[in-house]
Amino acid sequence: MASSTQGQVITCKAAVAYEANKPLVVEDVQVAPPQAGEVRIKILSTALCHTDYYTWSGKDPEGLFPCILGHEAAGIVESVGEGVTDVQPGDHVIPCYQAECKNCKMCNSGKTNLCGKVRGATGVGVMMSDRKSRFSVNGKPIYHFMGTSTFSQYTVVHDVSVAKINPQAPLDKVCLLGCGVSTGLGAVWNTAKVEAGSVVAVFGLGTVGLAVAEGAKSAGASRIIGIDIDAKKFDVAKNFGVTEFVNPKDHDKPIQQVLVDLTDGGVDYSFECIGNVSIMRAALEFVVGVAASGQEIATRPFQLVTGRVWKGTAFGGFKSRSQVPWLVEKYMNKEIKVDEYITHNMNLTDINKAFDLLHEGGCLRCVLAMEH
Ligand SMILES: NC(=O)C1=CN([C@@H]2O[C@H](COP(=O)(O)OP(=O)(O)OC[C@H]3O[C@@H](n4cnc5c(N)ncnc54)[C@H](O)[C@@H]3O)[C@@H](O)[C@H]2O)C=CC1
Ligand SMILES: N[C@@H](CCC(=O)N[C@@H](CSC=O)C(=O)NCC(=O)O)C(=O)O
Ligand SMILES: [Zn+2]
Ligand SMILES: [Zn+2]
Repeated sequence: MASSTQGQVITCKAAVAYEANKPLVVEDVQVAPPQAGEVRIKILSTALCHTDYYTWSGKDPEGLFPCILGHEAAGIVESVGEGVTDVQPGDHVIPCYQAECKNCKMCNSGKTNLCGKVRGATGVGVMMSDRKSRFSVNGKPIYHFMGTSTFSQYTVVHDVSVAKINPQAPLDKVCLLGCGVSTGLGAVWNTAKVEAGSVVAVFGLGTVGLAVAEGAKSAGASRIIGIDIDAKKFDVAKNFGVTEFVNPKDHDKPIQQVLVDLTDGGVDYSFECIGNVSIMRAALEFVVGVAASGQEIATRPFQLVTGRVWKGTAFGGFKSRSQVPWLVEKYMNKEIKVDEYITHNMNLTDINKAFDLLHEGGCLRCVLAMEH
């Protein structure tokens, strides 16, 4: 059914990042109607991920200002542009920063979950059809972010970036499946393909790291060693399957040596879920974290000659539109945790406080209600 706002510019509240490291400004923005192949979504809930902080901090080479950040959300389709057939107004959806057109060379390759259809536009903060933004404040354009921009009551995304989900699913919970939880689970199941009996190390026990632990437990890992410099993470990590804890601050030796000693020679899989290049080196074999601009990783070729594999993952290797609905069903069937990662709930107007919380040990995910 058509909404009363279809075809109209919507004025709504959004959190605008005008400059790196400056508080976001919650204010009225204008959201233009969706063009051909686009979908306008009423966002009901959005969480904050470390990657939002990374771009806000100014370290992301793709970061553009002013922009509307946010990429871990859920909402309801308000209207669709010409030619959109897969979703319609009223559908419950999760915006996906990793698109899936099901038709490009990359989607057809069978080798990757990365899609090439709209990445050239989403990486520079615009929509593909006219290379323009759908957001503005008093006529001045505001860049999109990751093709999602969910820190807004309404957003416009490409149709290839929308996963239609079970309408019974609570949007204030399943928004987490738009990034962190899915990435951690997929890193284990799709990218590393951890086998039963494996010994696993997880560096960084935030949401991504805890979801790695949860995925490793379900894959039958025999030991899951959690490593974090914040001891407050250890108690909660037990509930996600972590069996042992190491705080690098308690040791004089390099963390690699501590783990080698603890495991009689080393682990089968190690996951870096921090975004720290020296830990990526330490964790050689596996990378999840997003490292800052200009940073590089190096290791001795011997590490690779002897069979170790360094691998990265984007969105845990999940094909977004095909598999996010499946992840939502797994949550509805109580086969994966989601609620347990939500430590805080706030309103959109409190978004700057929510950003501060990202640095407090007690916070995994803070979900913002969009206050419609
Ligand atoms: N590749 C992908 O598709 C995705 C990557 N990411 C990236 O994954 C990383 C983790 O994201 P979140 O879980 O949201 O972050 P978070 O900030 O909630 O968790 C990071 C954890 O690492 C710990 N930590 C920091 N420095 C450490 C050190 N030197 N040694 C050990 N532990 C340390 C912190 O105490 C914290 O518990 C970030 O870099 C984020 O940008 C996030 C989502 C998707
Ligand atoms: N813009 C950054 C790279 C950021 C990055 O690596 N993003 C991840 C998702 S992180 C989610 O929280 C990703 O999937 N990247 C693949 C992609 O197509 O963007 C930079 O340039 O460093
Ligand atoms: Zn994220
Ligand atoms: Zn594609």
